[in-house]
Amino acid sequence: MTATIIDGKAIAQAVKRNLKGEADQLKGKGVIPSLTVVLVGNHPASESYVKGKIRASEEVGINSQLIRLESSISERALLDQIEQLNADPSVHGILVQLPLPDHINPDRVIATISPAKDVDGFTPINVGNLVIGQEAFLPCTPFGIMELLKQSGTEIAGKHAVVVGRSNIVGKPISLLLQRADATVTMCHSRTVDLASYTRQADILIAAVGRPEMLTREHVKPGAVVIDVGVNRHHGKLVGDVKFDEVKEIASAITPVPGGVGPMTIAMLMRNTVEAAKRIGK
Ligand SMILES: Nc1nc2c(c(=O)[nH]1)N[C@@H](CN(C=O)c1ccc(C(=O)N[C@@H](CCC(=O)O)C(=O)O)cc1)CN2
Repeated sequence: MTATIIDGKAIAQAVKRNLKGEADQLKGKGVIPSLTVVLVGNHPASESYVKGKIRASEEVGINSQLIRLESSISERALLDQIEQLNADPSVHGILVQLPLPDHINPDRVIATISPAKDVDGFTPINVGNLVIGQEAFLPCTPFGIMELLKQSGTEIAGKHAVVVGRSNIVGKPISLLLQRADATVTMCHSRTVDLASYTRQADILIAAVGRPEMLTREHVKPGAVVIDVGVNRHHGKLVGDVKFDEVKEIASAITPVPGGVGPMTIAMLMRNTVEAAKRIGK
């Protein structure tokens, strides 16, 4: 069996096209969706992700601004900047690009963002609402994975999903979303003993461990749907957490890296920003 390749780039484009229509409708009502991205320092990968977010905003018709701050900025000054953005009625969405320099506590920074403008879905209020099944901004990568599963026609209810990785921004929230969609979910991580014995049971396998090509064909049940969240630079090449060339031979569907989950992260940020503009409506 050769897997269907789930084209995240094409699905992300379709999401953005639809959002452009929604943004145009909002404009007709005098509301121009707006996003502020805060970038601290000049981490090269972050520079590129932030550029992608600004470019996507232009495509959708979202007003975006990028606030660049020196890596030496104090935590207090960064919190003050966020409080100003919280109070600015013309700003609908705020995100602080991660990672932050070591001297800044990311949890304190995230908790300072107004939950109503938290288009990354990272604040404790939005995370708590996700846990208890209330309305929340969903974190963009897990939100994007759910959209990829939907658009690829993957049935979730009653399936066994195995998530490898337990980060706050991917592993934990995607486990909750899959559970909410009636999957039976197993969470594995870097300390799981005999990882393959779990992953081989997966109908849906989510690889979000951040280790280049760690999951090989031995980890995958034939016919599984494999979602690769990894973006690793390895021997000068961009690779995922899954050994794509061998796993594609046995999976029923698989996301590539690049061009799978990554573009969806940005598309769903656009979705959250348009939603924030609808709710705040100014
Ligand atoms: N505030 C946030 N910080 C970070 C997040 C986040 O969701 N919010 N996620 C990641 C980085 N990220 C978005 O910020 C992100 C990562 C990867 C991609 C992407 O499109 N990847 C491409 C490959 C890009 C490349 O060539 O390097 C792909 O997979 O096709 C988009 C966004 C951590 N920080």
